[in-house]
Amino acid sequence: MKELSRQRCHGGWQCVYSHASESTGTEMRFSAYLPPQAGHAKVPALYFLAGLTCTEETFMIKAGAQRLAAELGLMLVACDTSPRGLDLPGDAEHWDFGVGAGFYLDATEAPWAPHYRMGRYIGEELPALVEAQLPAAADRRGIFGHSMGGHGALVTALRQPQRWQSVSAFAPIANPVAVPWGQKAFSRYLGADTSRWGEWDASLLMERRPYPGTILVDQGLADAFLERELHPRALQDAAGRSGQSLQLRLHEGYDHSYWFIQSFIADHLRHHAGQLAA
Ligand SMILES: N[C@@H](CCC(=O)N[C@@H](CSC=O)C(=O)NCC(=O)O)C(=O)O
Repeated sequence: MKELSRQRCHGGWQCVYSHASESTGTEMRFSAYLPPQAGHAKVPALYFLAGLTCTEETFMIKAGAQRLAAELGLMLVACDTSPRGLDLPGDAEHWDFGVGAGFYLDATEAPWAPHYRMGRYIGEELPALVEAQLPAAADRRGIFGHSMGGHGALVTALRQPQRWQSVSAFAPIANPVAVPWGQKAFSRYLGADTSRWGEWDASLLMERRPYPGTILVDQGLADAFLERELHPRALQDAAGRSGQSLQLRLHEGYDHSYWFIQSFIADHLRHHAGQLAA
């Protein structure tokens, strides 16, 4: 792992790293905020998965999370949204598929399958690397995200609840099998057999196997993607059927942007800190 930058921030360090990824077969970048407490002890790590078109920088620059993370002693880790630099046919034609749109799943179809393995990357490889190279506690991991990344966070925790002690989401794509963004991505990454898509759909997973803890989800009611792509009601229905403890909060006037995330980031950090406390 190479350290690309390191800058002082709220008594800790804002860093960017790159490494050769086994999951994607490419060089991947991630950013990490190391709170002051990480100077002398292992701290809980909270992973953020960003949305379509974002990079490992977006959350760290726009969410305004570092000040409170420093107070709470939380490490923040933000990865990229797909492999880059492969130049696969069709990987850069659409902003909602391919580069910047890896959907945090493991593709099964050519030409995506050997590289678009963001499920394995975020589920296994990145935490193992972070815990080996940075002062992150291996038994206190949280995950959250926005939109495509909110979907990724929910799916990652629902698929492997024993590995994630806390989870939350901002405006997640709650039921990707039922909406255009999800159908476009899943049909290409996972193939035409829709019976295989459910393993990567947060609402379908939650209905079958609830996560053993409360999940916090915030959604803006002025979000332009709400009706067509996000469907938080599907998550609420799934939680009702499975007994999942879900705190779904709907906010008048808030849209899909990082202004919305910045407005509620403190609640998410406190939610995670509470569940990740040693
Ligand atoms: N088409 C636009 C918009 C892309 C966009 O809105 N991306 C969202 C995530 S959408 C779901 O995953 C985002 O977080 N954008 C970054 C931001 O800073 O707001 C485009 O091409 O930009």
